[in-house]
Amino acid sequence: MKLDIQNVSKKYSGKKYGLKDYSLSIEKGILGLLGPNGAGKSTLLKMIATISKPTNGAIHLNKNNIIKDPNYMHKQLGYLPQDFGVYPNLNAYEFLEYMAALKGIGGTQLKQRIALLLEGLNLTEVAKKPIGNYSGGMKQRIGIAQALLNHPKIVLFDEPTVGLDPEERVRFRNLISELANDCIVILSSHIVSDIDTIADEVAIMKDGQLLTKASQNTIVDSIKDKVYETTITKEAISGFSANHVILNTIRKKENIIVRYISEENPKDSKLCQATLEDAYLYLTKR
Ligand SMILES: Nc1ncnc2c1ncn2[C@@H]1O[C@H](COP(=O)(O)OP(=O)(O)OP(=O)(O)O)[C@@H](O)[C@H]1O
Repeated sequence: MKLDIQNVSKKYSGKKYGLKDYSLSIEKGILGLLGPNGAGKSTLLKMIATISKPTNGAIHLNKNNIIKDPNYMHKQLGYLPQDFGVYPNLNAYEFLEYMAALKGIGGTQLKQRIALLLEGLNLTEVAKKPIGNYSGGMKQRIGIAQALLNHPKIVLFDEPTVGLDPEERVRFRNLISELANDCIVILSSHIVSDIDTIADEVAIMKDGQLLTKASQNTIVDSIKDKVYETTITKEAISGFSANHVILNTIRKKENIIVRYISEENPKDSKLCQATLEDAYLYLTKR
């Protein structure tokens, strides 16, 4: 499995770009797509899913041009869009049967597949109840299930953990780890902790551009001598933030503990163990 995105741009009306000259190559495994709101994550996933066409550039899956041949992608694709909608009067089982029909999936294995997905996503007990009565997290899990109906080889999840509680997040992570053995899985999020425990590689983007794509260790290593912590007075914070990239602040009674980036070894500060969150904030804030 290989997905190649070459110099892809998406220009919206006026001069607005959703993506600008974006290139990325992905082989099997889990890629975490991290970026602040408006970075272009959904724009990229929609083009990979062939729902939207690039203004420029090419996208190939296993050397097949999926802009010219979207069916090649459809056959292997599972996709959970950000704004996934459900039919409130159907129950989970009926909805998944309906989605399977739309995808052209049928046969004797379908019932078993639906039962397995409902079980894996902890929906078996509510499978006969109308989806309209489900919580946000339950609807999201139905969305995840429909994306996996056809045993996809490439799975795109746009902000999949929105609405999931901590226990559901763990279930989701386990499901994805099993799935990713021989697939490409792309998970988008603007929350580092949503992807840092499962992603083999991380792509960080901002303003429609790719800032970096590498393993988590490589990304963290790139700032390992730059993360410091110091304590300053409340009055000093605005002057301090004008001169430094601040990663985090903890307010105490009199003072503020500041975690920040420094290229040099500053006085009165302690070097800290860098994290993926630090690297993400550094790259997207500077
Ligand atoms: N249909 C559209 N018309 C015009 N501009 C758009 C359209 N869709 C997206 N954009 C703009 O393109 C940029 C990228 O948006 P996109 O939704 O891809 O970002 P995102 O990283 O997925 O963020 P979010 O998590 O907030 O959805 C944003 O500035 C957005 O306003």
